[in-house]
Amino acid sequence: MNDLSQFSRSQMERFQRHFSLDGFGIEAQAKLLNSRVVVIGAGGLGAPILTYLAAAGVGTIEVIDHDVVDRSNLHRQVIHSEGSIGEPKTASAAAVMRGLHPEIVIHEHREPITAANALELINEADIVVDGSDNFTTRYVVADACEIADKPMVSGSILRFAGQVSLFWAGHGPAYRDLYPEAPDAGEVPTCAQAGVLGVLPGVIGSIMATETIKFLTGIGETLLGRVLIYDALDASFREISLHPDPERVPVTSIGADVAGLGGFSEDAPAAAAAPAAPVAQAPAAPAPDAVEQPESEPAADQPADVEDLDFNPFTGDPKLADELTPKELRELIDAGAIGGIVDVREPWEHQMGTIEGAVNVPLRDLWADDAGVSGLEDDAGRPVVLYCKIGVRSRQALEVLRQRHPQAQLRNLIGGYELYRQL
Ligand SMILES: Nc1ncnc2c1ncn2[C@@H]1O[C@H](COP(=O)(O)OP(=O)(O)OP(=O)(O)O)[C@@H](O)[C@H]1O
Repeated sequence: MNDLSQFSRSQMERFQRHFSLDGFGIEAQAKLLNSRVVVIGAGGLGAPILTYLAAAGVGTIEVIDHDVVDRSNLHRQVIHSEGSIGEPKTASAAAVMRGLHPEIVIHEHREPITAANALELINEADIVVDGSDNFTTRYVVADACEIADKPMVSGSILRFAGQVSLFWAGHGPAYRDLYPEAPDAGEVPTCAQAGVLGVLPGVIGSIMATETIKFLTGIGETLLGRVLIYDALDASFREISLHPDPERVPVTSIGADVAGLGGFSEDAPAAAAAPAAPVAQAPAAPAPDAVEQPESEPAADQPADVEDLDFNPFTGDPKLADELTPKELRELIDAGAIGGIVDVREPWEHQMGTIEGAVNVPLRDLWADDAGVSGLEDDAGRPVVLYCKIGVRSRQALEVLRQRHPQAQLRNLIGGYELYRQL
């Protein structure tokens, strides 16, 4: 399809660099022009998503957001500006998008997407892009996409890190294959509570826009089946692969209807019920880590047998002499025979659930200073047990501490908290 006739004169000028881009050209540009994208949220992530999709030439954009622009939004929501404070975000964003591509068709929805309207709102979409900031919305959108067989680009950010992926049930993993259940309200801090580096949504939102364009035009390899994680502090990208969970009951077959989307009732508007920010949500079963975990930890394919374990089910490594099973740890705790328990995960992981009595000394802090690690000088020679999510970071912590405190009785919890909580 190399027909330029569908482009106006100004569009031919506007998209010149795409026309001349090898592997993109007129054909991909025409696909964009004939596409309809639903974007949820015109905030931090929505700003680059909407800006770049509009500028790239997506023909129709449906933007959903019930909020108005606040000055505190402006350090990251760069589609808005001082002059749009108090305006609906959809209107402020639409004005910028029209400035970038006057022939774009924009449908503004100045309302939250909820269980009650989600299926209708995404019905016509070629792809849905979720730039919202709360779990309620994420699960509503994810379930609606699964029911309606829509691909969904999802991103999340918190503090200095973010992650992004493409989900598409039936064609690859769905959102619930990564995060089966939403965490309880308050379990994960919001960006408002924990803060977020202003430029971070620019990075993650731009990748979300890129993935959307790739999906719509068919170029390249999308992130379907992969979660890309970016850590701004050490300027690293890493990815984890993700597969559909064969054990998961699809949303479509549990009879989820409009009222049941997201596991929330129809009268609980997503925004009003918003419990927390995105990023690091607690998977209900062993699953790839979310953002902010510094080292790569492979996901377990099968739930482990916690009672009788001579290997780490997540890494396949055999149990070492200085490692404890969750059961052995529990027995030591019950017998009062523990010198200290140290959780070397990130504070947000610690907040989402921890072993009773554990102190939190994140691995990255422990490298510099292990003063917070209690029990290293235990007179009775009781062990200090280290744990993380699945036992990889805590193994590193143990090696570091062993160098510095050769006399300490150090033990690593095999399978980490993921296994312990299955006891
Ligand atoms: N259910 C929903 N439907 C539509 N838009 C939503 C929904 N939930 C959240 N949003 C929007 O997603 C955007 C997320 O933006 P962002 O994460 O930057 O946070 P914010 O709410 O603007 O800022 P802050 O949390 O600092 O007040 C917001 O504009 C918010 O209104």
